[in-house]
Formats: sequence, structure tokens, C-alpha cells
Amino acid sequence: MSETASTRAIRSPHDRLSTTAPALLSSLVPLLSEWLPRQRWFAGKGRPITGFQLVSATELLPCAAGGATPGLLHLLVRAQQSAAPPGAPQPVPPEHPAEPATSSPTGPVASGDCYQLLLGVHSALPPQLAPAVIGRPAGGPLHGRTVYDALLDNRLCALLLERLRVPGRLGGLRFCRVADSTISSGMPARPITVEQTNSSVVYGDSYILKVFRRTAPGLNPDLELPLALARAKCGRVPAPAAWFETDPEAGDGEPVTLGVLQPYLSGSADGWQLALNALAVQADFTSSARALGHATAEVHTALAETLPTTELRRPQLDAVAAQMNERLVATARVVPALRPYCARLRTAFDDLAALGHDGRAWSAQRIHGDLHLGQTLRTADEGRWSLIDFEGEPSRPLAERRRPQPAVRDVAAMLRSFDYAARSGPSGGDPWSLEWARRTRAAYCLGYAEAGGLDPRSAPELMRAYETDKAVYEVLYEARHRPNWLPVPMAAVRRLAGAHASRGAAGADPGAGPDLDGADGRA
Ligand SMILES: Nc1ncnc2c1ncn2[C@@H]1O[C@H](COP(=O)(O)OP(=O)(O)O)[C@@H](O)[C@H]1O
Ligand SMILES: O=P(O)(O)O[C@H]1O[C@H](CO)[C@@H](O[C@H]2O[C@H](CO)[C@@H](O)[C@H](O)[C@H]2O)[C@H](O)[C@H]1O
Repeated sequence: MSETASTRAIRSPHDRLSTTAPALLSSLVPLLSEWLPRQRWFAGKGRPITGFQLVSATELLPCAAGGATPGLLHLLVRAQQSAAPPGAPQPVPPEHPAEPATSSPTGPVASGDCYQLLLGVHSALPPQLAPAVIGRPAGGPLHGRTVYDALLDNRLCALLLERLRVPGRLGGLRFCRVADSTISSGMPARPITVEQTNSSVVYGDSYILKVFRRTAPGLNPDLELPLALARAKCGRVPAPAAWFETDPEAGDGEPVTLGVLQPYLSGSADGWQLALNALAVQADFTSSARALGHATAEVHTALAETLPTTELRRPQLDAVAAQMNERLVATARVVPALRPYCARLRTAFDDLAALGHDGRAWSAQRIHGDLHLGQTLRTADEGRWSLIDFEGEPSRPLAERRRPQPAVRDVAAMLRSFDYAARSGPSGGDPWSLEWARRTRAAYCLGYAEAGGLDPRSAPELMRAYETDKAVYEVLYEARHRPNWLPVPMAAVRRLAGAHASRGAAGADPGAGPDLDGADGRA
């Protein structure tokens, strides 16, 4: 296993780590090799780790031996991985190559995903932190002490909040606070336990800090877009209060966004749970969906007003269609069940490309990029919808996620989510649930158009192409993360492929198409 500690990037307020970086990394390698692949947020599951590179290390609290209090170490570690071992079942490969590594004047930096780790270091770990243990290094500067996931230690999480309250630099990190935000001190910290892509900690009932786990150079859209929306006075997205990033003056290249603190919408419920609750008692969801359509359109309008927009003409539409096609081919290579539908699904992408052939232009803007019911919160008191998690699809490269795109891509993604809800749960996929999905989808589109968004019914080719692309993404996502869920996007694949067949054979079939009809104001 290879190990590289780029000492240039190792910063410590006490400059202790810079001299011990290689020994630190060597002592952590056996621990991380075992612990990292077990984490929900580890993106490279199924491929053996062949080496580590220590990109940066910062002591946030001294980790000196013999102390009664824990130390806190911030690390950025690149995990190098090979393909699956010979003879092992082939894992679903990553959808994209690892994010490009930051260049270094000392030479090329090894490729591989870069992860953010916050490590607690303690001589005598309290028993309640046993689930957080990573291991005990057998040598190096932390020899004999217990290293553990600091984001599960309320005391260390509280310290992180203190750092965010006071803007400034520490080692290789920079802590930033929005000018008019008031963050009180001493709020109790608790990690959240829901399934998520990153790791989040709630402070009191006031703030939530998301710590990005897989990092990439550049501004994370989950900071960029909420900041822009706050500037535009859009009240649909919690406005960031503080964040931290790598300090561009301490390292190379662009800052890497590492974590964002935003108001916690206490007592709110997420749209996924609300939709499942409605389905469980056969309740109507159209008024909620219509209101969610309003919220989505408001966010899109604000994004288009504050951030650059562009136009998609023939060359751009051709490129988008080609990219969708590539993803289809790549997914079918590893999910054989998709293969019989590829030819008919491809017609959706051909129709998208054809839109550019008559000289028309379509507008593109910054969008959410991974909109689904789990990214929506409805407040308990006012019943008002908010949108969260603007990171985009986590498996796509950052540059792609930050590109302007047609806003209907978010609409199509949300329509997929209503379909997911109707096909999950005990009665998933029964006729009543499917009719629930059809009405809910229509109400959402109606709300979106009412609040000024492009009426999705006026862009059926765009909608079908983006819905198909999303279903293909979901096929890969489920194959990789939740194989039991694969039938859900596969049902959509059959429907969307059937939409082509019925269009060719017998004209429009409302049961098989993108289901945009029926928005009859019953919401
Ligand atoms: N501002 C907020 N207020 C209340 N809960 C939130 C807020 N932001 C996130 N959450 C909760 O945290 C969960 C994870 O947040 P999310 O941003 O989706 O993280 P990830 O990108 O890691 O999946 C959400 O599903 C939601 O339950
Ligand atoms: O966790 P993220 O928010 O980053 O998003 C990823 O995981 C989602 C599942 O948690 C996944 O969403 C898919 O499943 C949802 C139900 O669990 C459903 O509502 C969505 O429509 C469906 O796409 C999302 O695609 C993925 O990027």
C-alpha cells in the first residue's frame, strides 16, 4: 500500500504536525483502510484501497499525549483505489473518474477521492463513544491513544461551532461567517442519525452544520446557491450563517468548501415522509404538491435573477443528448436489466437533440440539480415548503454540477420522486397509488407554472429526456447503493420506453407518457 504525506500541506498552529506527517499517516493507514470503506459516505465501495495520500492535517485542538481532554485533528486524505480483486463480483464502477486532484508545484498529485475526516484523539475514551472508535495507532505521534470520529462527540462538535463563530484562519483552514449572522455560543450539539451523503450536526434547535465528506476543489453549490438565494431575499432556502474551507493562502489552487452552517428548521417534516404518510392512509397530496411547485418556481426565478444564465442551441442540445446517451450506455453495461429498453429510451435523447434543429434556443440557469422529496422540508407552524441540499447529484463532477441547465430538469427529478413514493411502502405500485402519483405529479406541474415557471406541459421533449436521464441515473444509484430498490426506477424505465412505443404506434397514451396532463386545479 502506498503512502504519501505532502508535508507542504500539513499545517498546525504549533507546527508540530509538519515534522510528523509521514509517521502520522503510516500509523493511521491500517485504521483507515478498515474503517473508511464501512462509512455510508465512502464513495468507492467494492474497490480495494491501494494507498493513501495525506493532503492536509490541521490540529484544531492539541493532540499532545497525556492530556485528560480530547484532541481534535482535521485531515484531508486521498484514498487511492484499484479495480475489484480478480475473482470478486464486479462492483458497479464509479459513474465518473475521481474529482481532479489539486495540482501541486512539488509534482503531480495522485488521483483518488479526497475525504474530510475530523478525528478525536483521546487517552481514555468515555464508553458512550465506543461506536465512534476508529482504532488505536500502533506507532507515530498518536501512539497508544484512541482515534475516533469526532463528529459523534458532542463536545468536539461544540468546539467546531466555536471556531465558526469567530472568523479566522487556523492551520490550513479558514472559518468564515456571514456578516449579519448572530450565532450564540454554548448550544448543545447532536449528530443527526438520518441516512445522508455527508455528516450533519444540529446545535440546540437553531443551527445545522453539514460537513462534506467527499471533497473537491472549488466552491460547493450547497454553499454557493443558498448564499446567492439569500442575497436575492428568497425565503425558500435556509441562508448560510457560516462555513469553513481550505485556506487558499496555505495551500494550492481553489479553496475547497468543507462545511456549511445554516438555520435548523426545527419541527419541520421532510416531503418524502409526508408523501409516504399520505399514501399510507390514502390521503390526497395534491395541494401539498401544488405548493411545492410554487416553492420550486420561486427558487428557480431567484436563481435565474442572481446567477448567470445561458442559452442552449443546437450544439449544446446535441452535447446534452450525447451525454445522456453515454450515461445510458455506461449504465446498461453494468445493469443488464436495462439493455432491452435502451433503443427506445434513446429516442427521448434524439428528440431532445432535434429541438435544436429548427434554430430555437432554450434557456439554462443554475438549478438544484438533485431535487427530490427528501430535499424538501415543510415547516410545522406555517406549512411552508423549503428546499435544502443544493449539492447536486453527488456522483457527478463538481464542474458539471455547477453548469447552467434547463430548470425543467429539477421538475422532472421531482416527478420521479412522486413516482418513487407511490411505488414504495406496503401498497407500493397498486392502482390507487399509481393514480395518486399521476394526480400529484400534475398538481406539482400546475403549481410550478402558476408561480411563473415554464409550464412543463409546454416542453414535453425536454421533460421526457430529463425524466429518462434521471431514471437511468437512479438505476445506477440503486444498483450501487440499494439493490432492493432497483425495481422502482426499472418500472419508470418500462413506462418511459413504452411512451415511445405508444407514440409511434397509436399516438399519445396518457397512461404511458410523462403524465403531465390532468393538472385540473383539483389541488
Ligand atoms: N435546515 C435544515 N433544517 C432541518 N433539517 C435539516 C436542514 N438541513 C438538513 N436537514 C436534515 O438533514 C438531512 C440531511 O441533510 P442533507 O442536506 O440532505 O444532507 P446530505 O447532503 O448529506 O444528504 C435532511 O434530510 C434533513 O432531514
Ligand atoms: O442523498 P442525496 O440527497 O444526496 O441523493 C441521493 O440519494 C437519494 C436517496 O436517498 C436518491 O433519491 C432517489 O430515492 C428517493 C427515495 O429514497 C426518491 O425520492 C428520489 O426521487 C430518487 O431519485 C438520489 O437520486 C441520490 O442522488
